[in-house]
Amino acid sequence: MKVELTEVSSRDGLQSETAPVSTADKIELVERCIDAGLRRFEVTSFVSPRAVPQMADAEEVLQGLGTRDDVVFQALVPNLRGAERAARSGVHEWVCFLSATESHSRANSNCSIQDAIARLESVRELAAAEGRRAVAALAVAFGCPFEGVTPTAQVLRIAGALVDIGFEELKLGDTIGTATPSQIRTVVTALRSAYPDLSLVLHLHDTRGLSLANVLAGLSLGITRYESALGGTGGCPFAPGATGNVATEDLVHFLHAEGHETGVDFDQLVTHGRWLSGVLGRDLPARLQKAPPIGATRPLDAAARAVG
Ligand SMILES: CC(C)(COP(=O)([O-])OP(=O)([O-])OC[C@H]1O[C@@H](n2cnc3c(N)ncnc32)[C@H](O)[C@@H]1OP(=O)([O-])[O-])[C@@H](O)C(=O)NCCC(=O)NCCSC(=O)C[C@@](C)(O)CC(=O)[O-]
Repeated sequence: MKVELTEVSSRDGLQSETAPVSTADKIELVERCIDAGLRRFEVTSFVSPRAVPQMADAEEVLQGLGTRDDVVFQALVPNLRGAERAARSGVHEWVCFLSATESHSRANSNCSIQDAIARLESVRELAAAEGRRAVAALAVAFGCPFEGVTPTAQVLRIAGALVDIGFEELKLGDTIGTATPSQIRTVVTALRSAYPDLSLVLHLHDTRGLSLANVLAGLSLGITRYESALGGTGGCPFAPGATGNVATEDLVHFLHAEGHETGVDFDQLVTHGRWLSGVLGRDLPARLQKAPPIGATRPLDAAARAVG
């Protein structure tokens, strides 16, 4: 099966980094991922620089990347102020995010869910007027750091409101990595049955080691679009305890091993993940940055075995 990946390392991957990452490094990160074959990116966020200082250079990053016909660049847009910035930047697609629980909505977007939906309706209208595609993203769609497991009925209610105001695509965020394969099946099946025309994307975090199991559940339901971050970087600054996205290296390795096509060169990805580790000055969670290639390790000889 052909699986489409959206690379989110320059946005979700970096947004919680406290030390500033240079604009040049952000641009190089995206360019390296393009070289490895990735074609869809959440590049940056047009959010308040006071809330997320790491995304303050959104305009400069997009300007440095320039316009490309072969790649889709997305940016997060929470409100009209962000929409005006996005319109000026020319970014291809606007990601209109909101939260599935009231507590996370207040923490992340400083408003109620209902107010967030109203904000996003105006953002979507401006996107349409600008000839840009707007897609929706729902944080804490499976579990919330403040409220526990997110009820499926709540996800359905919000998805319905988003469909009513014209969204055709919804990214489901497992922000704190609590989703399980059975919950993925329940939520996706319920959404499909209520809104058959709504296109679904899974945005998974690996906090509890279940992200690839959740991808497998998604694949079994025919979901072919996933989001990931090089190195397994990432985490929402407004969800205490949030950790990295499913690592692009681990996801691509898994998908190729299962016979799926991604268009991504795995070896290049590993090289670029190690480069990112150097930029951030630490080991990153991606397992496939450390695992040796299968068959490349020489067996221990007798002498080495004797000394243990
Ligand atoms: C949502 C807002 C903007 C509301 O922010 P607010 O404080 O309610 O907005 P406000 O209208 O009261 O404005 C307050 C100040 O922010 C400025 N401001 C206001 N908006 C903008 C903007 N767009 N761009 C630039 N500046 C902006 C505005 O100009 C003003 O500046 P001041 O006059 O005080 O100097 C704010 O709370 C915010 O930026 N929050 C950050 C949310 C965020 O980025 N979260 C992380 C991404 S979501 C995520 O990670 C989850 C996801 C999607 O990945 C899914 C998953 O992982 O599962």
